[in-house]
Amino acid sequence: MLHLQNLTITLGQRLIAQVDTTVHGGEVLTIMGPSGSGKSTLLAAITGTLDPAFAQQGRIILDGQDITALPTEARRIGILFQDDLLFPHLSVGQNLAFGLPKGGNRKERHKTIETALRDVGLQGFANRDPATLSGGQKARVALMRMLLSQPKALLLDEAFSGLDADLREQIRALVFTRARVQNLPVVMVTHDPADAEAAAGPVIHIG
Ligand SMILES: Nc1ncnc2c1ncn2[C@@H]1O[C@H](COP(=O)(O)OP(=O)(O)OP(=O)(O)O)[C@@H](O)[C@H]1O
Repeated sequence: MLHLQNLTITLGQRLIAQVDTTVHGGEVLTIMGPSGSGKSTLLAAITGTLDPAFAQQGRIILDGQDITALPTEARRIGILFQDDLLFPHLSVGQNLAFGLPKGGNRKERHKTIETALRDVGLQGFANRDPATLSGGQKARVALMRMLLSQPKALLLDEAFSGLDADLREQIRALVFTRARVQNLPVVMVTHDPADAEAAAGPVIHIG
């Protein structure tokens, strides 16, 4: 469960964003608002990557832990962006290995990667060069790389915008299903009302 407790972001005297809400595991909170209204800034506050030009108040509680002051890497929050880039000089399998927590036995890591690929219909893709993948295949690898890092919450920043309509629907359904199965709270920033409709959760309009 992700609790945004009166989370308020300001820039000088200007109020950029303010939310006070709880997102339950498997639930998708949609954030909509015009360009420049502070949606990405709000996500940055949640991941701990807020530009120091902004000031932040309020608390972020994830699974009962106050993570407001924790550094990004300790927050256990996964984020997917539009056109999430895979490392071009690494194979698909090496890209996925990047998501895995460090350490562990090599064989186990290999098996985890194979399972992740199979889960999204990409069995046998481990040695492929990312440049040879379609947009939908890249999106699935980026999603699995993020999930392998075992996040406790998932943020989506226009994550489906670069995909055409059919693919968008497919990847969106995959992300929401994985979030439900893993009981992850999701915060989704989007301009597309169809994303909000598919999320079937609460919607906050900012700006
Ligand atoms: N580093 C910064 N320093 C000062 N102002 C900034 C900085 N980053 C963003 N802003 C301003 O903060 C406001 C919110 O920007 P933000 O990127 O969060 O909007 P957004 O809702 O995500 O927009 P879009 O839908 O276009 O992505 C904007 O007015 C922007 O110009």
